[in-house]
Amino acid sequence: MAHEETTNPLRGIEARRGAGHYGIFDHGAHIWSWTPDGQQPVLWMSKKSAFAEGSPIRGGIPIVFPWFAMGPSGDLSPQHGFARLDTWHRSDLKDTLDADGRLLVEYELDYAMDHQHFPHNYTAYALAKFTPEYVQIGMQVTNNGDEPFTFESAFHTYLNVGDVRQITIDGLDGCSYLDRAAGAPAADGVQAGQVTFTGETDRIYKHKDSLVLNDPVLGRSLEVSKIGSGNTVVWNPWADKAAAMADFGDDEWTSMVCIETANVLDDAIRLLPGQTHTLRQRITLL
Ligand SMILES: O=P(O)(O)OC[C@H]1O[C@@H](O)[C@H](O)[C@@H](O)[C@@H]1O
Repeated sequence: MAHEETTNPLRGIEARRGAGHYGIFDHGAHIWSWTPDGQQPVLWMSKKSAFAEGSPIRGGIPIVFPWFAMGPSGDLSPQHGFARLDTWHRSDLKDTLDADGRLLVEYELDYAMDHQHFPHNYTAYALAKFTPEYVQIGMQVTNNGDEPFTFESAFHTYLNVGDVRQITIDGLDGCSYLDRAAGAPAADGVQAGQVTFTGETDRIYKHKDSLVLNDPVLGRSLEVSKIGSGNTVVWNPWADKAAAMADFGDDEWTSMVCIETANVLDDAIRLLPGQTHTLRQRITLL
């Protein structure tokens, strides 16, 4: 078994391992599939997603950079930054699939794709690591200029679940959060016990550690662990907002939840000249 280059629906790399599957697009350095052999897909992908240069992908692990949503002041576009809309440069690949089932793909965000709202001298690398046990994504941002700059970032991970109304999340008990679903201005809250889902959910938690998603319908639990992250965002649009999105099937909201490894708002990263920040997320089936 070896990896293959694919172009349909977008250019990237795919590999199959038994009934398992790995997939990443150069567009957005976007991991879109991780299915260990014998498992249901771990990452969720909408059947309505666009797969086109310049469009966001509704599923997998979009990389949000250099701002989250419309930015800290709410006046930046495109939503969630430009990194998920650009084609990244594939800079390295290590295939040891036959030996240990591992595939590493490294990308660099082309600095020439600078943006009027982020005119800084930087490099951004993304490193995707697929293994039979876990899938990992990392991003390293370095300030190569003479002035400090600040950025937001997130791995906007869409997870496949049996029924969002039956899942629970452990690990956020006692964490404060900003509730973006409550309307403007966002309300503050503190998590009491497990996270459960009974309606639209859009929360930015203060949270640096790992968490566990329990899925009684698919009969599995998975851990999301991370480094370099001060926030976890939990999102499900529920029925009405899903129906309002062109790239989201009307009934698909029951089968997904986003758990995002993030640094946003007060936890945005400030880099001095020469400094590097690493954000990393690993998803492991327990
Ligand atoms: O539709 P987009 O741009 O991919 O964003 C999806 C969601 O992303 C989440 O991270 C935000 O908290 C939500 O508010 C937003 O709706």
